[in-house]
Amino acid sequence: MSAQQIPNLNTLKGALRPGGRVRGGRLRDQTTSHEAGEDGEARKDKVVQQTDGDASMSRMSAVDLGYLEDPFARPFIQVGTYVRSSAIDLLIGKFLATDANKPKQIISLGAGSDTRFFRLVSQSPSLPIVYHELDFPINTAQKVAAIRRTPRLLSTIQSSLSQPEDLKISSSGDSLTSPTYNIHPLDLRVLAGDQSAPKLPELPNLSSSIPTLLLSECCLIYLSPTHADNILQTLTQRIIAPSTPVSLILYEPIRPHDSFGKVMIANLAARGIHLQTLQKYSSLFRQKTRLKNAGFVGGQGAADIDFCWERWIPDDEKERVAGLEMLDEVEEWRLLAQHYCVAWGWRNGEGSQDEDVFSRAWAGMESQRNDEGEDDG
Ligand SMILES: C[S@@+](CC[C@H](N)C(=O)[O-])C[C@H]1O[C@@H](n2cnc3c(N)ncnc32)[C@H](O)[C@@H]1O
Repeated sequence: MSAQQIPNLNTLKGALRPGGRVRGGRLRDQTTSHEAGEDGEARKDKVVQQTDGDASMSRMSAVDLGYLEDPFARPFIQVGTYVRSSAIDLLIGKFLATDANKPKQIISLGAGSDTRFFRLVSQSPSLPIVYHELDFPINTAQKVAAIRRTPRLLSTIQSSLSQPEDLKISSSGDSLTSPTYNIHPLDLRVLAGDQSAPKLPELPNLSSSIPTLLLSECCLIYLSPTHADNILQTLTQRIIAPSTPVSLILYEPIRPHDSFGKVMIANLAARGIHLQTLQKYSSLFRQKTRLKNAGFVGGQGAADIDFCWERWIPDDEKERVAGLEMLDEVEEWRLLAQHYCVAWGWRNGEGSQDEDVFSRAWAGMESQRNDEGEDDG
């Protein structure tokens, strides 16, 4: 790979470089003395909630530099990175394009201020999609407020509705519902409770029977492995009917055991950020096994971001990105990119009309070989 083909991921580098600048001073600034009285759990939650600010800062810089076409990211303070967004967009695009006229559902866990719904709908307003975002109430309230004060965001949601008045915002301001786009204020750990408990939280407009894609972009990694696994079980067995085709796309760090991974963890720990599932799901192989064990038995794939750049991004797109800015330290970028992965898996629906929608959508997606020494099976 030539240096000219590398996108600028500088926004992430500082956080990962040994002895490098610790990004997100904002986090510290905001953790002021009034929080001194908060208990340890609340403090830890606050750090996790504020990771959304980091994600959106990365997204904004990718947009500002011209890598991503996402005018909707502007009203939020956040950013994602070019390759990660493109890789996930590719998987989602293939899902939406398969049986394109049939309804589909996306549930984004820990969506924060992500703007993917707005991008999708602005590209095709009549997309038959129901989109749900789940996050802590403190984050959903910020997002709903941003939508309220931004005509462009409001009108994009309305363009997806047959009746504009179907868009409703709760009096508490932390929830937004409509037949197409929904923001639900929810601590996901509520879904990790006793699997036989009769009561589940109310999630308006969520269908249990249409093909559903679950998305966790750096979200489940902040939960304990038991919580993360139980949440998936509740979603795929109780909230979505067991006969409905369901998939999961994960984007999260991997490979914590090499020297770069150790620095990455140490620097995040210095900011109070603990990636709780990283040890358990530390490799491409472990991520695929995780997906299989969680019931996504139709198929699984995984690739690190370096691989996605090399193999998934078309050459003309690489050239376009390379024209925007060069990365000064190619090897550092590659190392960084090798420590983030996209993993995907699905189950087919038994007897459902759309039974094999994910198998068809993702048949051609190139998965990466497992790390050396891992089981290739
Ligand atoms: C790093 S941000 C990622 C945001 C977004 N997915 C993106 O990629 O831009 C992690 C998000 O997960 C959310 N999150 C973490 N734990 C959560 C929980 N227990 N319940 C709800 N949301 C949670 C955080 O509040 C935050 O918005």
